[in-house]
Amino acid sequence: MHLDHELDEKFPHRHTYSAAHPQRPDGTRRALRIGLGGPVGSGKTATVAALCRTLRDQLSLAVVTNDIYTREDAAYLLREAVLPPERITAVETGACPHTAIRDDISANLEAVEDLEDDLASQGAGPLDLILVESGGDNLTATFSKGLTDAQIFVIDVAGGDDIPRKGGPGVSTADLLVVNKTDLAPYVGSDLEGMARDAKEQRGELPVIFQSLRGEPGVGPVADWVRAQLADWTGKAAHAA
Ligand SMILES: Nc1nc2c(ncn2[C@@H]2O[C@H](COP(=O)(O)OP(=O)(O)OP(=O)(O)O)[C@@H](O)[C@H]2O)c(=O)[nH]1
Repeated sequence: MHLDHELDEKFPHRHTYSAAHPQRPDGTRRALRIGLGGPVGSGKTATVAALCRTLRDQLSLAVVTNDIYTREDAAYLLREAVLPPERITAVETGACPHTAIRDDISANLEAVEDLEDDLASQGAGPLDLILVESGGDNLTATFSKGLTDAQIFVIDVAGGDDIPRKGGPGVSTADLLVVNKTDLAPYVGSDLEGMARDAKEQRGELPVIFQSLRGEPGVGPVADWVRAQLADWTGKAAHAA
C-alpha cells in the first residue's frame, strides 16, 4: 500500500482517474486495485478464483486477467462462475506479460476503468475491489504503481524452494508474498522453514503467507490481508474527500 504523497507521483494523467487519486472525477471512491503476479503455474488464477468465492458476498469486486495470446484465465474464471460475466475482463497482452503491467499499462488501465464505468452505469454501484492478474512471468515482473495500489507475488513450493533466496523484485518488494501449494512440499522435498527464513531475509517486515488451496488454510489468510488493504484504502479515500 502506498502513502498519500506517493499517489502524486503515479503515472499518468492520460487516464482521468488512473491510480493518481483514490477518487473518481465525480467524487466517488474508486476501487482498490490489487495486482497478482508470479511465475507460470504458481497458482495466480486459482488464488483469484478462491478470493472471488470468499469475498463476493461481502464486497463488490471485478477481475482483469492478462494472457499473452489467449483469454484462457478469464475463460477459466467464467467457466467456474466465480463472478458474473460482466465482472470479468481479459487483456491479451501479445507480448511479455510484464510489459502490459509495468511499461505500457494503457490496455490494463482501460480495462480497469471500463469495468468501473460499465458496472456503475448498470446500476451495480461503485466497485470496492479490482484484482488484476498478470500473465505468468519471471521473478522480475512487478506492477506499475500507476496500475495497482498493492501487489501480491505468488510463487509455489514446487517451483523450487530456492526461489525466495534468489530474490528479485517480485519476491523482495511485493506488498504480500504468497508461497502456494504447501500441500505439495512433502512430495517435492521443499524445505518450508528454509523458504520462510530466506523470504524474511529478502523482505524484512513485509508479510509472507504460506498457502494451500487444496486444504487448510485455503485462501483465508490472503483474503484477510485483502480486507485489511481495503479498510486502509477506504479510510484514505474518506480522508481525501
Ligand atoms: N496441489 C496444489 N495445486 C494447486 C494449488 N493452487 C493451484 N494449484 C494448481 O496448479 C495449477 C496452476 O494453477 P493456476 O492457478 O492456473 O496457475 P497460474 O499462476 O494462474 O498459471 P499461469 O496463468 O499459466 O501463469 C492448476 O492445476 C491448479 O489447480 C495448491 O495450493 N495446491
